[in-house]
Amino acid sequence: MILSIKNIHKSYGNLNVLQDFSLELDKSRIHCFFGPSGCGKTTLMHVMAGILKPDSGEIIIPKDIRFSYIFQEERLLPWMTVEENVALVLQDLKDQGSIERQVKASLSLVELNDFAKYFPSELSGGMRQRVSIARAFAYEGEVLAMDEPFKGLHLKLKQNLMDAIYKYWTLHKPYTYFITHDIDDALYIADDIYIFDGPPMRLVEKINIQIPHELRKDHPELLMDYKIKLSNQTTSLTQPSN
Ligand SMILES: Nc1ncnc2c1ncn2[C@@H]1O[C@H](COP(=O)(O)OP(=O)(O)OP(=O)(O)O)[C@@H](O)[C@H]1O
Repeated sequence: MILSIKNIHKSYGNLNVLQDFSLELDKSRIHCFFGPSGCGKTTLMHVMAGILKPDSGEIIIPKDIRFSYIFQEERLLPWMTVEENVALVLQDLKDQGSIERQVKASLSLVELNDFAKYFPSELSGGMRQRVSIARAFAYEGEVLAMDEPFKGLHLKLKQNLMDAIYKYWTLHKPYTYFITHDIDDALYIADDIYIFDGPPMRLVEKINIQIPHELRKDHPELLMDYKIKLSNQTTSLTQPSN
């Protein structure tokens, strides 16, 4: 099965961000959206998730599909504890015992079980972001959509989180796609990297990473050719043309 958008148009006033834009994503791979700031990645993600209505075009997704969406900012409720923030997305879905188990399992994936009773204001920015990732895990959407989920996190923590996301993906196999500006993040976890330019957004290249995830952490040299390719593409996009 695939998630598909076809011939989508989306403008903000005179700015055409998506112009006759089409894309198909399957479940068997982790997809990464890469491209210069302002090219339209978030707009694309919002349109795909139904958060933003396109001006025209078709969104073809399986019926009643649920999105676990991680936004650029954490969007936690300050008056609720960590566990309450995570449990919030489960209220309509499960009984109390299952909710508690699910919250615990999700917090454990992001290594925050010890902070379940803390309030957001008592946590660092990185910890708050991990809570928002745990919340997305707990919801168990059939789609895991992430807009720069690792922004501002230091390397070790990012790797732990990407490992957690990969583990979650192998367990649940949701459609998974994320936006990043960081080449190393893309190469660490993605199977397909879409390099975009714009606006209007266009696909410059799709890079298919052939190295198994299990080898990437300990053998970054295997990713070197991809890294050079991605760096060259990025430089050519961000350099002003003469
Ligand atoms: N609500 C809005 N109203 C007007 N213009 C907007 C709105 N949202 C986005 N834009 C503009 O549309 C373009 C695409 O924005 P978008 O956020 O989709 O890009 P992006 O690739 O995700 O950027 P970044 O990497 O910086 O987050 C940008 O020029 C942005 O300023």
